[in-house]
Amino acid sequence: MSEPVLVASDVTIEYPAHSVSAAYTAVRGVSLRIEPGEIIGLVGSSGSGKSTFAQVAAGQAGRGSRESVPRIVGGGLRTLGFDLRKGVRGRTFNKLTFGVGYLPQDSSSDLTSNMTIAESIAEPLFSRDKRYNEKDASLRVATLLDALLLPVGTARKLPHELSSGQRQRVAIARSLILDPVFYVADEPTAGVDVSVRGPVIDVISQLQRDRGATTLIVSHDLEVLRRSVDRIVVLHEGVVVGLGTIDDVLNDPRHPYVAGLAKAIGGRGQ
Ligand SMILES: Nc1ncnc2c1ncn2[C@@H]1O[C@H](COP(=O)(O)OP(=O)(O)OP(=O)(O)O)[C@@H](O)[C@H]1O
Repeated sequence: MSEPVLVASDVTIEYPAHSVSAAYTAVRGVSLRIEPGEIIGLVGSSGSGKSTFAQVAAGQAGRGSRESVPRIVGGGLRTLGFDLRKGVRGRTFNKLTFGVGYLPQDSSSDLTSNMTIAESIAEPLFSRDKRYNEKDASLRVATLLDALLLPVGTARKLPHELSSGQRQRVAIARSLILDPVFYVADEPTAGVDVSVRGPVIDVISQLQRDRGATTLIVSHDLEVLRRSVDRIVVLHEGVVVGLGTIDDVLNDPRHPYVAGLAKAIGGRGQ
């Protein structure tokens, strides 16, 4: 039996106090195991702690420009066998990120303005291996663009020539190009046209499933996850209030927030 990809044991995550604000506990006592090959949806209302958990689980807690970065203050969290409570730096961080792909929220705005879309998507390949074959890179870029329902001509364009929803799909392609063993995507369909949100999630899930890879998709929209995920985790005010298959969670709501979700979905004729 292979090791779980992620094990959270009663983990509590806090933003430390800084000049103007007190410390804030965003995730409280969360326990969760994600097995290899699983596709998990992380859902919950705005401010429930989804992004915080995803960022820390992906080993990215020390990154970014936010004034204060989240840190584990209780329990434990292991991703791909790395103990995240101890903190990951230097070579350990490189080893962890070799396996983990992370799509932060709002990544569509992070594309470099003077790089073509093809260059942006392929960049992680060349950062890892300067001598990566150019032809293979172009082929992989074209395959991903096609899978994400973007015209092949997109490859030659610059970011400002695309809509924000198209840029978001480019950011997804870029974060998938290294074939991550564990992919953590924070609101991957934010800003994406409603008609392709479901298909984009399907593509991510299928690409990962085909390789036996594992995925955690953050979304506040249960509908878009419905067809693709094996299980969902529902967070409310930092606490897990639902865990299981979508049907199991919605058919037996043990928390008013989950009951509300079930009602909203039922009300749309599901
Ligand atoms: N840098 C920070 N410093 C202090 N508190 C923060 C910081 N970032 C987020 N928080 C707080 O932590 C809580 C959880 O935020 P988080 O972004 O994880 O929620 P979320 O469920 O992803 O919300 P959304 O769906 O709106 O992205 C919120 O109450 C938020 O205000």
